[in-house]
Amino acid sequence: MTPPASPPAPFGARLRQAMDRRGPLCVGIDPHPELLAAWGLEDDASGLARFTDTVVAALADRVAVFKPQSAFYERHGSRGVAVLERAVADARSAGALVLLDVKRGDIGSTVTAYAGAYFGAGAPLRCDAVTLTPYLGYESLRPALERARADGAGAFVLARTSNPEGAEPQTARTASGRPLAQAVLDRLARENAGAEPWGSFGAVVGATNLDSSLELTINGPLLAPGLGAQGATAEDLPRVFGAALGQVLPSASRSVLREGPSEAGLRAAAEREAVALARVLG
Ligand SMILES: O=c1ccn([C@@H]2O[C@H](COP(=O)(O)O)[C@@H](O)[C@H]2O)c(=O)[nH]1
Repeated sequence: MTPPASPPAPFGARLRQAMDRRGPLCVGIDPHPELLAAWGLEDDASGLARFTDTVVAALADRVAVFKPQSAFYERHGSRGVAVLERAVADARSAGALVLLDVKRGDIGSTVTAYAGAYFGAGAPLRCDAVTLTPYLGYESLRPALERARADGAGAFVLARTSNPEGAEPQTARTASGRPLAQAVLDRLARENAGAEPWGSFGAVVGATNLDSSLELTINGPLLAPGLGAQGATAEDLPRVFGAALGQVLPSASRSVLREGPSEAGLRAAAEREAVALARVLG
């Protein structure tokens, strides 16, 4: 009888190694209808597949992480989700880590069902990590956090998002007097305590939050969307992240994807972003 396959190394360790080897840039795969049109593709499942395959072929050997945005696949129904399933598997086989941006969150029993889609042998969208929303209560995410841990995977929990509307709920004070975003970061610090080189559970902190004064010492990665199309630049990162700069996984989608469909154009855009990041992150 074949023994059961052992889980991969923890996501945190795999991510740290990928960022050290390839640089920290995460490229989002967001097939907006406008981008499909600009690339000369149909706004259907075949267009999605061509778009995604092109991005993966151009960048899988050089970026640390791909972040496909599930919404752009789900909007095409089951055919779109089928494209996403194949894309996630292909991108992982091609050598990049895949962080699926799905922002799941619900009561615990439903979170268990979501976790079954992403983590464990045979999961249809098995990936390296997902995004989760903690605003039904951080502990409601427990089934996904535990299932990810058991599968050598990880999660990025929304703390202080990049959109301006996020400020109202996320800066509101909890009963302890801490901003809600800080309470999420505090939980993540406990989640990752003692992990080396760092833990597998990261926070989402938008690169656009120039005036945040959050304590970011979570012993884990900080996904920083907002570069490019949302106005943040590599030069903003030191102000946003301060001493936590070395934990940052900066993410850009449209600003790179607009340079397609040529693979050379995509590579050049990712390289420009990587050079700008290296200047500030070292
Ligand atoms: O706080 C957040 C969390 C997630 N996102 C997602 O990242 C990309 C950003 O795309 P750009 O084209 O680089 O603006 C998108 O998928 C968002 O849903 C975010 O922007 N902010």
